Amino acid sequence: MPDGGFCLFSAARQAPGRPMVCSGPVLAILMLDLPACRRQNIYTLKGHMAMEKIVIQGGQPLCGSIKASGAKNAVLPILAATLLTAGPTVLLDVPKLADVGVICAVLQGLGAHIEQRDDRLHISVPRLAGSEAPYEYVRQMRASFLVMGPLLARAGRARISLPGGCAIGTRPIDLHLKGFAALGADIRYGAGYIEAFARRLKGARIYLDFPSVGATENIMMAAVLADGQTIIENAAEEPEIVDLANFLNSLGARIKGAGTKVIRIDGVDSLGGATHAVIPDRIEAGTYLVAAAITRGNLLVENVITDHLKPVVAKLIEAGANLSEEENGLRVDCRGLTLKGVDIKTLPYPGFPTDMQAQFMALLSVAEGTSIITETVFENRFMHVNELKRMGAKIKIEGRTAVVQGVAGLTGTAVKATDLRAGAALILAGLAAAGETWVTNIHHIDRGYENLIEKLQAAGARIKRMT
Ligand SMILES: CC(=O)N[C@H]1[C@@H](OP(=O)(O)OP(=O)(O)OC[C@H]2O[C@@H](n3ccc(=O)[nH]c3=O)[C@H](O)[C@@H]2O)O[C@H](CO)[C@@H](O)[C@@H]1O
Ligand SMILES: C=C(OP(=O)(O)O)C(=O)O
Repeated sequence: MPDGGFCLFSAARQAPGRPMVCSGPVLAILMLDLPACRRQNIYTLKGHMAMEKIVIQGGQPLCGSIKASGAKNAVLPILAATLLTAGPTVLLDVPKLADVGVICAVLQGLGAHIEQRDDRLHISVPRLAGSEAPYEYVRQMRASFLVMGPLLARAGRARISLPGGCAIGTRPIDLHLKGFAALGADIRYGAGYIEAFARRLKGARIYLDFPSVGATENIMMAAVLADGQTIIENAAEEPEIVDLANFLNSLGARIKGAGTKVIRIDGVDSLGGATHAVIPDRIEAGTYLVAAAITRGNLLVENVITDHLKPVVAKLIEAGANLSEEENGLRVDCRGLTLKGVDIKTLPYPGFPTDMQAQFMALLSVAEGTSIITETVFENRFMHVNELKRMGAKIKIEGRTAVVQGVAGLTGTAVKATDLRAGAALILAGLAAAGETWVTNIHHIDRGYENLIEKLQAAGARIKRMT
């Protein structure tokens, strides 16, 4: 297996119903008793052994450079969209992440042929072999639900496990379903699954009560093969929506307005193949910018689209960090600086991203003065607060607001990642803390940060993964 721990295995190497055995610190995704078609190929990743943890000796300023990978939140819907066509499609800059492994397993169960070559995926789906995304996958990753739009559009039917809530909120899917119903799908619920049927979807005008990223993507994917025009109003404007629309248009779809509040989609009869490079991960890049700030380092974060990071950059500058744009990326230089508290309110793009809230809270915990952080996107995204408090942070929660009173420094201890960005925040806190920090439940972190340990080590951090 390559060192990155990202590979396809054939069913021949796995006894039915048992985890696959691999060399190195790897635990295979359990295949349970899924039908053989779903067992053919799976990804395995580092970081899933029950007792694995990340250990950090804090206090080392980050320096040098770190390159951001392709965006998780762009590649997941794009991978779901490959179901819309026989292909072939080639995706470049695909990050080696647990979530990518999960969606690939879902696609393979549905008939996709996927070949991985370094950070490229070659995908073709000559014919769909099913129309179901089972609970075993959806419970591991909510974004599996994004196959619903493509399946409805191409197969006329979809059976998807209900995703349920997660650590950051209840996360209903009503807006996705409202969109499918408006396009003419007949939707039924039963036994933990949603089923939808449509002979051919019909274009419609759909107003989203909230600019949901997932609903915008799912409806857009369903509408590309619908009969006539679909208009999505109050659509999400995130860069990942634009990347998905660009990918779909390169397959032959006719989408206009992605990245604005109104998206117009003229349905076509079929789509072809294309090669597409995934945009850089703005949240991963933002996490490293904050890592440099919290350690008072001097770091160049490469492979960024500066425009996508505007709210993050603005808040870092407001806190007193030095940021400059260079040919290869964004430099943050905080050597010898005292940073001050700032107020933050998470909002849909182009507002401050909820996926950066926890990391900023870690930074503001050690900034001078008081910061008010208001989380408006998810109702329960403060699970990191108690863990940060265990490291010495002074934070009070009042409803959807956290009041952070900056302290002179944090102290390392054992802490637990409760979700992906909570885990990232604890890593950042550990990089700045005095002494040793142990972060457990690191499978959450592996969902969204490619080669986190290696990247941070190369920038001077004393960090390692241990069992
Ligand atoms: C894989 C992916 O891209 N994940 C991102 C995506 O998640 P996701 O697409 O799930 O986020 P949404 O934008 O849909 O959710 C935003 C809010 O809308 C609510 N809602 C959503 C759908 C719905 O049908 N009904 C409803 O009420 C959610 O509960 C939440 O409170 O956008 C979020 C908001 O930027 C990010 O934090 C996630 O990292
Ligand atoms: C919340 C996130 O992802 P997901 O929507 O896949 O849970 C995230 O990336 O921070």
